[in-house]
Amino acid sequence: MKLLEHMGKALGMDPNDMRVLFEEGLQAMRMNYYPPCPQPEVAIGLSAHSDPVGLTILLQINEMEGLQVKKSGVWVPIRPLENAFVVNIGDIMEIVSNGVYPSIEHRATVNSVKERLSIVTVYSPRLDGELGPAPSLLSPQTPPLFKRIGVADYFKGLYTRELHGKSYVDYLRIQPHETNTN
Ligand SMILES: O=C(O)CCC(=O)C(=O)O
Ligand SMILES: [Fe+2]
Repeated sequence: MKLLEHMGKALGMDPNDMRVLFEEGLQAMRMNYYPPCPQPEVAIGLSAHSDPVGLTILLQINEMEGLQVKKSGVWVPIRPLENAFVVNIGDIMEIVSNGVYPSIEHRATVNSVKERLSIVTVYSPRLDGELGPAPSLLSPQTPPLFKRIGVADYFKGLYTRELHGKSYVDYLRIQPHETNTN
């Protein structure tokens, strides 16, 4: 929560806008195991996606490379550093910050040498909350770039879709021809 509060503060956001979503939010953990693969060039450990949450903190456990982030259209490997976490911005942070903190597209590759392990903890808003750009960031000069949606409906929508790059956050983006109903 502290991390989220500081990120909001850096944008001049009313601290309540972050608290109301995340204070009673959900924290989940998962562990990813990628066994060695005889043909790594034709396989993928985890296909390209952005995390559909607020923030992800990731630990690459056994010093095997595999995580890559997409930077300016190019896949960049993130070398594991001992005792260092990777913090990834998720789609919900992109929406709440009204696009100022864009979520990062990433994927995990596999290799033929050794298995790879990662532990991930994700921070999500409370399920009965409402997701949308933080009201304190909006003005006539900075109109909302994303639609408002209940958090539960957001996750329902997410799980009926295939994991595919940043397609879901793009789907929630207000298109130039759409009337703003907020
Ligand atoms: O294993 C990794 O490094 C990436 C895992 C990941 O992106 C995820 O669990 O969302
Ligand atoms: Fe991820």
